[in-house]
Amino acid sequence: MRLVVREEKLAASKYVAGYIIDRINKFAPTETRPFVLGLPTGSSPVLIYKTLVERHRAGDVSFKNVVTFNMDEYIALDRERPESYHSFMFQHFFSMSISRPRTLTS
Ligand SMILES: N[C@@H]1[C@@H](O)[C@H](O)[C@@H](COP(=O)(O)O)O[C@@H]1O
Repeated sequence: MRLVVREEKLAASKYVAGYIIDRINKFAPTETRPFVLGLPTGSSPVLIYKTLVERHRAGDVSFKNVVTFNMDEYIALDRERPESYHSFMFQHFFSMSISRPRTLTS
C-alpha cells in the first residue's frame, strides 16, 4: 500500500481524481472491455467527484466505456429516495457528466 499525503482536502481530492483519470485513460476502455470503477459515498469523496466532473467537462476523460458500481446501498430503500446511495451518485457525479458511466448496481 502507498500512502499519499496532501495538506488540503481539495489537493487530496485532485490527486485521487487525477489518479482515477490516468488509470482510465491508460486502460483505454472500449464497449467490450470497459473500465470498472467502485464508487464510495460519504462526504470524503464529494470533491473527488466534483473534480472528475470538471476534468471530464474539460475533455480530460470520457466515462463512455466506464462501468461503475456503488460500494454499498441501504437494503429495501427505494433508489429514488434522496437518502439512497443511488441518488447520491446521481447528484454528485452522473447528473453532471456528459458521457455517463454505465452502472452495475441499482
Ligand atoms: N456508505 C458510506 C460509508 O461506507 C462510509 O464509511 C461513510 C464515510 O463518510 P464520510 O466520508 O462522510 O466520513 O459514508 C457512507 O456512509
